[in-house]
Amino acid sequence: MTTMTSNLHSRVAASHGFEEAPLLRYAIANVEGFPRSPSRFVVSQFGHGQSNPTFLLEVHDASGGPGKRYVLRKKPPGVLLQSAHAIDREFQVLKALGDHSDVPVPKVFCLCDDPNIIGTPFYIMDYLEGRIFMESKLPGVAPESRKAIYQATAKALASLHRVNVDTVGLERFGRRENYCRRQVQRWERQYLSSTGEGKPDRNPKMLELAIWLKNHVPIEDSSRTATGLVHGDFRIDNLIFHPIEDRVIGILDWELSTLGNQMCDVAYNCLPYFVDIKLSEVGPYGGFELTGRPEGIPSLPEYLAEYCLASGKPWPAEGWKFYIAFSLFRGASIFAGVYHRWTMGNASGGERAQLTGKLANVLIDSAWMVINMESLLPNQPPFVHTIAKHPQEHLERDHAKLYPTEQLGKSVPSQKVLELKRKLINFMENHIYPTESEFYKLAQSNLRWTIHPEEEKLKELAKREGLWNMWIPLDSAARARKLLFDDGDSSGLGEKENFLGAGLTNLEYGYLCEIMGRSVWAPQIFNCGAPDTGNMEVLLRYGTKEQQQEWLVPLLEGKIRSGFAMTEPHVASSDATNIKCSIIRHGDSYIINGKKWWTSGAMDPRCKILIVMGKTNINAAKHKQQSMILVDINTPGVRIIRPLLVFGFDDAPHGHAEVSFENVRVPADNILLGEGRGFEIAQGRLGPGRLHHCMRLIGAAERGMQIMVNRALKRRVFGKMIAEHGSFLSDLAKCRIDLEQTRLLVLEAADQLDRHGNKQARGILAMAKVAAPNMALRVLDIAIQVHGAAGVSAETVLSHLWATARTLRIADGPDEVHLGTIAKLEIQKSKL
Ligand SMILES: Cc1cc2nc3c(=O)[nH]c(=O)nc-3n(C[C@H](O)[C@H](O)[C@H](O)COP(=O)(O)OP(=O)(O)OC[C@H]3O[C@@H](n4cnc5c(N)ncnc54)[C@H](O)[C@@H]3O)c2cc1C
Repeated sequence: MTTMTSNLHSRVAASHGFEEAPLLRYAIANVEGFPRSPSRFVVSQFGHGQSNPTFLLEVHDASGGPGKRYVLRKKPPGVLLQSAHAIDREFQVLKALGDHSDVPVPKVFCLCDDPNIIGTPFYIMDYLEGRIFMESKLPGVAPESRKAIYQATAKALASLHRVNVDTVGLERFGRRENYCRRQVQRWERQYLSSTGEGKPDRNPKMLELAIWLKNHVPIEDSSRTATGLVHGDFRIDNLIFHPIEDRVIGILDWELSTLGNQMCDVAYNCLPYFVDIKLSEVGPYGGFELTGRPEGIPSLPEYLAEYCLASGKPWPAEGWKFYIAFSLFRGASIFAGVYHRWTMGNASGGERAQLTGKLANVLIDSAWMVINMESLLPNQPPFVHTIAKHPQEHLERDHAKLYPTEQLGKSVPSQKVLELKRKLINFMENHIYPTESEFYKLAQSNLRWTIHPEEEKLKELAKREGLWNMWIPLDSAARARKLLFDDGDSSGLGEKENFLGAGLTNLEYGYLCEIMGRSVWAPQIFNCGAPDTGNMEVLLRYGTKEQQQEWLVPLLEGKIRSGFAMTEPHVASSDATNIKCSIIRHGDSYIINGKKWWTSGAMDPRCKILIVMGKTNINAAKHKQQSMILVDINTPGVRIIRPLLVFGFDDAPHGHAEVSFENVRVPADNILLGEGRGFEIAQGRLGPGRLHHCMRLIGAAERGMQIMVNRALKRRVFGKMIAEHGSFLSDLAKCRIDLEQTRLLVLEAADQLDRHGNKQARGILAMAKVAAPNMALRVLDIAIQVHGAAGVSAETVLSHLWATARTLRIADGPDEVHLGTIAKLEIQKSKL
């Protein structure tokens, strides 16, 4: 049944009446656009749904025009639990979404908590004229429209789930983590209090259901970042559709909204596929999946795929059984409560409430049926275009999301890379950016040298999403695979083979690595951070099978971290022939003595292995004196002296350590590749590894651009927005040019690395290494400038991104060294 909102109101119920004159005076003073001298003011009440009474206000001025309509929503009269009917929370969420998001909600004007106006708090919002579909089967609607209406519903839900609560002012709107676990306990308590001795019968299957749910809470529920805004009652009859177009213009009834696990909203919204919740004595109560879908309504996988595509959420096959069973459990508990109130003579639904006792048991049975089904969803989403009205629409939307305008050029990544890129962007938006402030908080506290628990949880999520070790070049992965699997020894990686990356070239990785570079916290979550990637690369390329099994496997799994100790305080280490650290063979061991500094990552409590560069033979040829050796960080004689600061940042918990080695004895087998081969290894390590820095710097600059533009659009200086000042526009445009040029150079370097190898590509690699940090510094500098004093503070990520970028003009080999390489090659060319 379709109803226009204008047909849903009637006279105000006697028990809900209030004096209209004070309300009129209040509205004139507080509601934008409200006629100042109304000639007529009519109040009527909406009859559909809502436990918070809702009223239509129609007001006309003396001109005799069509009049204006507003909606008032208030607390019910009488004594209420303090947390119930929280009108102020509804107002807060509607205001935040209306002002800062594209979620379709009615505009709210004012919140009044003065009980002298109409007796209870209330708020006033815009009236939306449109269609409400009372039944999920959409009777009387044409099949093509049904399809479009479901598609629009999925998009509306996705739009509210995409909201970044931290940027719209809703960061304290609820506790985020362990939402399902808390909800199961809450609804179990509610059920227990509505049933049992002297009350309606308690269904033992409901108690077993609570136990099953507690034992099957999905892992992501404990993660703060897998959560967001939850509507709490997202049903099709809480949506207003445009009067003639099949699109949602308003999401209503935010009474139960909070922060939490958004899959609960999705599952609740999908209940019509599993159960027909009707207050009727006569079944069947089965949903579309059992009794058949009305023509045009998409299948459940199609509907979910539409939602996932629009929201960027992963395909939920894994926890889906839990979420559906939980929704049914919650419904059963609510119905049991209504039924109990009916038996006491005070249920609001009148005689129809007597059927809720039966319906509670129907939902419990449905939950068990779902749990006992072999599978509820296919492992993969169906081809979503089958439910798109215009297939092209999806292609264009995907394309726009995946190819920001800057990438519509010659280098177009493959579908595989595009898919990884889509996932990565969503992961960054859903998990990394919302957690950055948490990471910073810990890193500035007394517990700075410990790991935030969220980090390990996010690593697990990243693994599950296939966003793990993507940096591993094809050739290195092939070598490790051969060494660890192909010799018939099953003690290798076994089922962990997928830890050898996604099979990407350096060029392909370039498109992904830059996205991780947008946050200094991101790379390690995907096991793609320095110095681990460079160290794993060394082990992949040069490690023996034993070395790989002992150190590479746990590094690939993300169980341990590593450091690279080459630089020494007392010698110019940009020229590694200067290093003094000694590695001397004694029988079956090597003895190491020396002092290193800037050993990044050595402060991390998970750091277990150091690759140390030193001299094994000072009498050998200049570039054959050096070797690299594996040193367990817990070996006696290894001493972490202090963390060093980068412009005041200690980069905790990762850190850059000064480390001394005093008579450190390690097994001779720990030598990498052999004595005198340190330079050879350094060249292999520093090729791709250092290009990763360049890729990340592109991302850091992109983040700077984004933050800079946001600020310029919000900050008014000397009478106009910064974005309206010509000087800013000119700087902005130059930054974009700079960034695009550098991105192309970095991608070209990655491509040449793939096609010609380290040695042949060294010229363009050197160019990228000079260009990328310098470009990022210029862009970040403008972004800082646009923020005024806030830019140099820790209020934004800009100062940290800038400090990190500045180190890379040195840490990645000083600019002068790379410029020397480029110039030398130029001169060599002209001599040919
Ligand atoms: C944040 C950070 C992290 C780091 N992480 C690590 C790590 O994990 N492991 C590690 O071993 N090291 C690390 N380093 C150290 C880094 O690799 C060295 O700082 C770098 O190699 C330069 O060595 P140096 O500091 O001894 O400078 P020096 O070699 O003393 O050089 C000083 C300056 O001399 C000039 N110069 C050098 N060569 C030339 C030339 N050919 N022509 C003209 N001028 C020249 C340049 O201006 C250069 O900046 C890190 C450094 C930083 C800042």
